[in-house]
Amino acid sequence: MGLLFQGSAGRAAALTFCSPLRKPRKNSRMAERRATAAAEPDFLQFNDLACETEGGKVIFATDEWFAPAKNLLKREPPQFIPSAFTEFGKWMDGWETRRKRIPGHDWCIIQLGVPGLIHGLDVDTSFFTGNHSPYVSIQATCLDELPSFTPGEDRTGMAATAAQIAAVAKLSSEVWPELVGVAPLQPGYAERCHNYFRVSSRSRVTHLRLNMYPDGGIARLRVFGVGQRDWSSIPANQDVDLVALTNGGVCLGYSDAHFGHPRNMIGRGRAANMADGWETARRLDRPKTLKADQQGILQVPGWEWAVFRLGHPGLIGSIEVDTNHFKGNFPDSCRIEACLLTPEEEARCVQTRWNSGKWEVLLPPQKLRPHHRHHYSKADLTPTRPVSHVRLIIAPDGGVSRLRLWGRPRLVTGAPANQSRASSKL
Ligand SMILES: NC(=O)NC(NC(N)=O)C(=O)[O-]
Repeated sequence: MGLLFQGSAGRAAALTFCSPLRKPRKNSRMAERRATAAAEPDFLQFNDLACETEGGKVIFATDEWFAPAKNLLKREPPQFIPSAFTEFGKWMDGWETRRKRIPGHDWCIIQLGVPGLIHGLDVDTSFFTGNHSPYVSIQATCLDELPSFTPGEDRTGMAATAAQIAAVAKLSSEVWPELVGVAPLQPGYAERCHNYFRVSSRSRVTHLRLNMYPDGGIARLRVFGVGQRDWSSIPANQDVDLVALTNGGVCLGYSDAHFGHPRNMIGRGRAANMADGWETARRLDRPKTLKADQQGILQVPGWEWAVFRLGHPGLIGSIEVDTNHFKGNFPDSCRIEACLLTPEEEARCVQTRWNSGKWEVLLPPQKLRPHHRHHYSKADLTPTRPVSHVRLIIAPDGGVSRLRLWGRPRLVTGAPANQSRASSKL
């Protein structure tokens, strides 16, 4: 499938997410999955900047009678439990307000876990049928900080007071620029629950205001984009994880993501479980009987790969490859390649499905262990110049939960898009 990516040259290039490195498999399940994926917008490949596991928070909501707004940012897909009721009504896995009997509409303010450029949104109404919010709009702004808000006294825990709403609205959230104008929402029946909105915020966003008109329920809000960090605050001699999602790292292509997307590998902290990592399907081209070389590395014809753009070009000094939770399905071996690309070169690589590029070995092939944090120091790495992109290659297939690339940011001419200093205006 293709993904539109806005390079710093201001040109849109189609990013591809299928393998250039192997023949297509005759696998009908995969074909089916690709057909479904083809109907999905390409921006779904970016990071979810509002996810609670990346630090996203709801800092204010006008009403949370039936279900709290923080559910909007849960990582896991929404659930429905027919028999679950609370003292306030039907238990719902999302944000659900009361049927409004006073003037106005409901809204909440979300602080992104990772400030950045937003490329698309999914307002997911899963299971809200008969009580979904009929219309939505989304505003965005870039603010250093918003004061924290305490829940309303009258809330019985669940609603802000009129005075609180007025106080928060006075912070000008009413006039924040609109990212999505008032738009109708589909109710949350299986195939129709995703309400996608393509946007192109050209500047950094820190906060969103989600408005529902006049009231109702929304299961999840996914905010797809690329983090933008202010690199001027990082001392030149400090090692940082250059590929971390929070530092602006982004996955730009991969060969297979049957059980888990490679972007999971650059998430915060250690993986919660196997679903919070990159996991491919078992390759069908593996020999019937496996043989290993002298280092114990299996000799297999095929491999899987994932390409990342770093949040900032830099010199990589140490690497962590974590197979946490992958016990019976860790890859036999991995290697890492790297290169320095201008945005124009990146766009070309994308067009050729990463079949081109000036890849150089950064980490030679390494035998991997199950459920283990592998650390590679400078002595294990091939010395390179500053790099902007890396390719993790696993053989023959399997799962990796985290990839950390520790290094020092370096300024290079013709640098990729997300190394620019954070802009404070929308
Ligand atoms: N059965 C319902 O879902 N009723 C109400 N919602 C909840 N959650 O109880 C409603 O109509 O808004």
